[in-house]
Amino acid sequence: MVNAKDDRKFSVLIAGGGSTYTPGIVLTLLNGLDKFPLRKLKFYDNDAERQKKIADATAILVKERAPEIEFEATTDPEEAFTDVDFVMAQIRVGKYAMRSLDEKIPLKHGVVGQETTGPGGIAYGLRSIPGVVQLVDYMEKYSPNAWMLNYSNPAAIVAEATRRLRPNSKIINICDMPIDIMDRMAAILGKKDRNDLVFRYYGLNHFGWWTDVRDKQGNDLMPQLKEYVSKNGYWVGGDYDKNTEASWESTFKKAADVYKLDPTTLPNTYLKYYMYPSWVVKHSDPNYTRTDEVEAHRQKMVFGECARIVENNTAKDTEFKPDEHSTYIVDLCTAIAYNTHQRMLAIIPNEGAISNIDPTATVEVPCLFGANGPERLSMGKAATFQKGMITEQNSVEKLAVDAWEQHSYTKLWQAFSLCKIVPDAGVAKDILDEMIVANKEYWPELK
Ligand SMILES: NC(=O)c1ccc[n+]([C@@H]2O[C@H](COP(=O)([O-])OP(=O)(O)OC[C@H]3O[C@@H](n4cnc5c(N)ncnc54)[C@H](O)[C@@H]3O)[C@@H](O)[C@H]2O)c1
Ligand SMILES: O=P(O)(O)OC[C@H]1O[C@H](O[C@H]2[C@H](O)[C@@H](O)[C@@H](O)O[C@@H]2CO)[C@H](O)[C@@H](O)[C@@H]1O
Ligand SMILES: [Mn+2]
Repeated sequence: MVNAKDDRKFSVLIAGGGSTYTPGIVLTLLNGLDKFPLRKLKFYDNDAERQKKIADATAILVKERAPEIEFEATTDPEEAFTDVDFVMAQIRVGKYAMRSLDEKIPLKHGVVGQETTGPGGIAYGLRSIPGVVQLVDYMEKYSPNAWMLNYSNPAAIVAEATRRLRPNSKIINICDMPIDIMDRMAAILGKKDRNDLVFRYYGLNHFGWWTDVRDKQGNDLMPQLKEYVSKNGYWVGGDYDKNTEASWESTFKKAADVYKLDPTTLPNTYLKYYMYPSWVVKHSDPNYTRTDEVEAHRQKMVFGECARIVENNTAKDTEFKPDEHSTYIVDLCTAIAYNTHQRMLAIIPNEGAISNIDPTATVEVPCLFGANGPERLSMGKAATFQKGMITEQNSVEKLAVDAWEQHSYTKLWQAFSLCKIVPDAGVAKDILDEMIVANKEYWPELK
């Protein structure tokens, strides 16, 4: 037990109940009731039909494993957000249909097509801003003391938007990519998991670097990791990677080349899109992108497994299990609930954490997590290479939010053009004009 004398039980809302990641979180919550006890679990989504498929299976899981927990799924914001301690947000505004266009439109123009990177990421950002701000407003209206841990992507743009639009809100934007990589580092080093490592890391979301990794005794583990990563990237192989899909395998392996560009640090895997965009485009199929792969694998598995649970009316033999995504968000809630001051990453306003970067940039750095939320740790100065990269990419993210706020075509064109992976302003304009048509239902009308 985290705190045997404390008899609090928490009420958790998963916003984006229909997400493919929801069953993993449910499993993690149910497995960890001794550390983070629950009294209520609720789902909220604006697609009742999609959410119901996950909710029907969850109702069986909860009934079998912890019938004392009250469970409900709803599309009504008041019902969802009332009497909640933690909101775990993971919505995808526009769903996979729009993600597919974010990937395929840039690729038609020979540019990287990716969920959170380049034009695709910016397009997704402009859809996510109002969706996530609406969740924050519901939380503040119906449960003003609650915390929101937000995974909804693109987290960098969402974090910049919430910093500006809801500066006092209790939303903490987070990402599971460095978490997954740190579990990989632990496996490479023969340690149990990421919690055996003490690290220094800085950058933007999906755009950062480790500068130090040590064990709990303070021994420097960077030399051993660098030696491994220079050859294999973050690919562990064997049993560890037996379920890893082909595109992720390629990404984890490509980290070897990304590392070589700056052997003083260890990189986030997403930097491959910025360092090797031509290679990425060459290895992409414009007619079969990551969305197609997700629909064929993860989405099919998740909804198939939910249907199987419902059909058998039992989840005793379920394939669902905790993963980095689910354990991280539950660990964060636990650290806040019990004021543990555990050192974990978050995407937050810089305010000096990286001393030579704009204080208003939203950066990803380690923080101590307690009852007041994240307390940022100082990571010192960014080196020249990182400072240049961060400054450019952060300007792209700021311009995207400017464009959304001001309904400005020019600002959005600037964001696309400044982006490192777009070759010139002409290509940027061609992609933008196509994206405006595709996102008509979601974006403000640009002037
Ligand atoms: N930050 C991270 O590191 C990280 C990691 C994994 C996933 N994600 C993000 O989590 C989200 C979910 O991913 P997924 O692949 O499971 O997507 P998904 O499409 O399976 O689930 C998203 C759900 O959100 C719902 N939704 C969309 N707009 C909504 C709105 N305005 N209000 C309420 N519900 C809404 C959809 O109906 C859907 O059920 C995405 O934003 C994804 O990018 C982030
Ligand atoms: O292409 P997807 O939908 O599979 O993943 C996109 C997300 O990728 C990252 O999360 C990864 C995680 O890091 C990886 O190791 C594995 O556990 O799967 C996760 C999700 O697939 C990234 O951090 C997210 O922001 C992306 O949404
Ligand atoms: Mn992420």
